[in-house]
Amino acid sequence: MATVLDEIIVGVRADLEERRREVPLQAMRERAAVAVRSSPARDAHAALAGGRLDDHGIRIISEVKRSSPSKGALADIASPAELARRYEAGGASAVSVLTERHRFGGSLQDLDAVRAAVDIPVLRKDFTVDEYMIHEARAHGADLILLIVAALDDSQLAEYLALTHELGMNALVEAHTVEEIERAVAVGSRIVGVNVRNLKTLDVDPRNYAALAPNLPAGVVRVAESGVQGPEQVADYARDGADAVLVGEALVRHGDPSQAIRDFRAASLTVRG
Ligand SMILES: O=C(O)c1ccccc1NCC(=O)[C@H](O)[C@H](O)COP(=O)(O)O
Repeated sequence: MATVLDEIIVGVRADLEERRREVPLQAMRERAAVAVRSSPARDAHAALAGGRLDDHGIRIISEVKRSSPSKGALADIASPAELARRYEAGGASAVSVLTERHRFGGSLQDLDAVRAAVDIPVLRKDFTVDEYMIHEARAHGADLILLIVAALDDSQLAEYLALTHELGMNALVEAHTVEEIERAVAVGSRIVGVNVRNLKTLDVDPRNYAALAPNLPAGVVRVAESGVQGPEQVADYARDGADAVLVGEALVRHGDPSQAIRDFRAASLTVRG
């Protein structure tokens, strides 16, 4: 039976074919090359490993998330740029922008607007299933892209990661099981996310991070993804050794996202000073 992830990927591929008809691969490669020269990628690895923050608090990747397969509409985001500026003002280390349209209501226009609005690195959060999307991400200013291990075979994973690095970007390589972490590490991933949301069933269990984190080797930036409802989960992820946490719903639904980020970081400092 097709899973939610399978269904999302069918839509992603259909949209991709449309865009590829408008701008063929070679033209998109050239656009990415221009972006590499004129506006190099910001160093997301450094930002998530430490960056401009001078404490040991957890780094926050704050997400622009309009809707989701699990919850439907989440927030009416009139200006992704303004939301991203609030994230940055609160101390976020990076902004994640969902660009998938059918299930998340996102777009490449959201990515453009956010990249122009902030100085911190920007993640193009989409379901990367083709080389084209990596050139396209760079052409639209992305500093970081998402590679979901469950959606790729080993040779795709290695090839897409190498291309990402060639274009000066970083990849958040997302795993959900021990085996997926091992596959991520085997291809040389430098930033590995453990998504506590199972993308096949949509179940969310923040305890999965503690269960899987011991399999993340020293030297990779460890990201806990999903399931944050408030400071308690952020403190738990920090206690379990996460360098960074990716937060969507709790921030887009919060009346004061800058303050929410400050509260999350403060909670992480209570458990690791
Ligand atoms: O959010 C979903 O329902 C979802 C369903 C299927 C695939 C991906 C999905 N979300 C992408 C994400 O992983 C989250 O947007 C991100 O980690 C933030 O999660 P949260 O803080 O729980 O909104």
